Amino acid sequence: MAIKGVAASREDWREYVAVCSRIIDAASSGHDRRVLCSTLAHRADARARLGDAACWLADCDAALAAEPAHPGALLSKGALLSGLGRYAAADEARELAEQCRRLEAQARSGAVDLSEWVLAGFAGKFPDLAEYVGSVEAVAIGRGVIPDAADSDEKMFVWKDFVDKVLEAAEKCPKSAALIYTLSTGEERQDEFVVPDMAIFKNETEGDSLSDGTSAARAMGTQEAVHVDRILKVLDVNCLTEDAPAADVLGNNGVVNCGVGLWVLPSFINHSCHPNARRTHIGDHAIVHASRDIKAGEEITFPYFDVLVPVSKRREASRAWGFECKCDRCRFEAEDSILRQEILKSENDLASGGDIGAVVVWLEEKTRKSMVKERQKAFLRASFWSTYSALYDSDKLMRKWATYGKLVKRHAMRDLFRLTLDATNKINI
Ligand SMILES: C[S@@+](CC[C@H](N)C(=O)[O-])C[C@H]1O[C@@H](n2cnc3c(N)ncnc32)[C@H](O)[C@@H]1O
Repeated sequence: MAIKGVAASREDWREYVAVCSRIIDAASSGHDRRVLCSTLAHRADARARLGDAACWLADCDAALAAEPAHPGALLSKGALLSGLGRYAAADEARELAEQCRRLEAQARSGAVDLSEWVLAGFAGKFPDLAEYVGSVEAVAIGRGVIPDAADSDEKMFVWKDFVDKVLEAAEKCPKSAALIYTLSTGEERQDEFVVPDMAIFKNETEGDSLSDGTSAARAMGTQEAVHVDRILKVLDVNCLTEDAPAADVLGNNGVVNCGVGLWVLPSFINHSCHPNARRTHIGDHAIVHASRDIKAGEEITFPYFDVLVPVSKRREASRAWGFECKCDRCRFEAEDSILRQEILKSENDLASGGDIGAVVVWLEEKTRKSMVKERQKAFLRASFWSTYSALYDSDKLMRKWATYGKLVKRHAMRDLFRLTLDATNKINI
């Protein structure tokens, strides 16, 4: 829509404004906020060129009313304010535009830079992130975690003589014991789970009365003898190992210093093979951060094990954890009998040394012809991700399967990316 590389006359810009106005009308009645905002920002620029400051400002404000962080509208408004000599307000608009761009790039790449905060010893304000930084709520969906408005203050125990430390902490501190007893031993039935009162995760609740869900656990915590067997089972189910690069980096003399710890609140987070969060360990901190947009009320899940493998391997891994994964991806891949056979055929072809290019092309043809939804195709490609990657990494194979190569790569990359998007996310990649 932009007039590029042409010396546009005032008449051209007027025409441009008229075109924008028609698009704006259509977008307003169609409730297409994205198109509405960007067209308002374009029309604002056109009006700037026509020297119509009042309408320019009106368009910027209308775009910002619909989307307060629209970078185009913020930049345009910054230019207008600067032209009017309102330099401080102009700087504010430009800085906000810059911050929005940075956060959007961060959200897309998933690259979170916490280095300054870490080097400052975790002091001060948590770094500005595109992702949700806030509290969560444990809920009764077989117990899991969703984003919430209440604050929480996490308790944790971390590595080195780990089990002894946890037992010692439980003996010395009834509240620590009570926190540990809120966690699953892996032996409960789903309907036996009690949803803990989030107040138990806050430090200042010492001495407060807790609601029914946690008072029982707390009462157990005030008993003199700790339930060693129970705590060991809790540790077995809930411990997290630090497999982040930091574990390697911080190891001494080349010894990998892989940590293990118990972070009570993250322990309520269930596994999914289509996760929406991941965790990073820095020092004693376990940071759970979103890997795609998470709606309020949507369950937070992270992968307990590698999910870029076929369903049979994932099933082995979840059984090793002591549960049968019931996530939507596993249900899809395990329940359709025809699909199951096709997955098995691909696995067998690979196991018997079949040409990985042929397997990828076969899978692509199957998914192309099948009636499965795009999201489910993404699930399948993710299951054979190492096969797809091996194909792309081999020049020889790429040449051999050149007709399919590019097409397959584009589809697979896009779908893998889509795997990290919400099912209803309309973002076009
Ligand atoms: C660390 S706990 C997670 C929180 C647990 N739901 C709770 O309420 O304490 C791990 C246990 O949660 C259950 N779980 C986690 N993810 C699951 C999934 N995708 N499917 C079925 N059960 C799951 C299993 O019982 C597993 O042993």
